[in-house]
Amino acid sequence: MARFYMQKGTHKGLYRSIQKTLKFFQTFALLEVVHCAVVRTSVLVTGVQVSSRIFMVWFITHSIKQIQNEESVILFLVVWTVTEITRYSFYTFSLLNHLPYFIKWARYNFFIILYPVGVAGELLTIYAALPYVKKTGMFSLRLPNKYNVSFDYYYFLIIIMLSYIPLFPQLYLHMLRQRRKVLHGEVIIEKDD
Ligand SMILES: CCCCCCCCCCCCC[C@@H](O)CC(=O)SCCNC(=O)CCNC(=O)[C@H](O)C(C)(C)COP(=O)(O)OP(=O)(O)OC[C@H]1O[C@@H](n2cnc3c(N)ncnc32)[C@H](O)[C@@H]1OP(=O)(O)O
Repeated sequence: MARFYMQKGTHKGLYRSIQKTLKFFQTFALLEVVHCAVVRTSVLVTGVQVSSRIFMVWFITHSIKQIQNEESVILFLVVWTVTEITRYSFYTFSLLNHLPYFIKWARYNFFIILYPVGVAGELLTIYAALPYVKKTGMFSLRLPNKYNVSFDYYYFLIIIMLSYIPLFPQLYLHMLRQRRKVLHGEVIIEKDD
């Protein structure tokens, strides 16, 4: 991403140049939900985290080409990238039993800023998509039809945006609890899923 920006001097076209890698890795992140069976984490928290990313990748940025050059797309892409580099470095060094304190510190501090910034990028992108969705009626089903059901993707997106209000604090508070546990050694009794 940095190389693209330095070579072209613009963020326009950046999404296009990284989309294959992005789709591949974010789709495979579904395995993280499966891995909840073997690692100590909440399937609910991981499920919400992974499904929101998959939704952003496939049902927003992949499907609505007109928004791929929005600054908000670059915002959440940069945030996701920094987060995952830190997180997977943390996992790798932990498995090797040689975890540098900086990586541990970064894993449990960067999110304090990155989470809200990432959420802002995602919400602004969905907001930018709304006019196109309304104009084209994409992914929507109008009556009358043989199934006798209607579905409006435009209102569905508004519901998704509103769902961040109850769901995002759950993820943020989860990470704050993890931070207290890992960095300050507090014993925290987690409620079961
Ligand atoms: C259908 C439409 C759905 C739409 C839904 C709308 C929902 C809206 C609300 C959601 C908003 C989300 C927005 C989000 O996308 C924005 C961002 O991400 S911004 C970037 C900032 N984000 C973060 O910092 C969080 C990143 N995510 C995570 O940290 C985790 O995925 C999390 C789900 C939070 C779980 O973390 P937790 O610390 O609980 O568990 P871990 O899985 O990290 O670790 C548990 C233990 O397992 C070990 N582990 C895990 N995975 C591995 C691995 N691959 N390899 C090796 N070891 C692994 C890990 O070391 C832990 O071990 P131990 O307990 O011994 O320390």
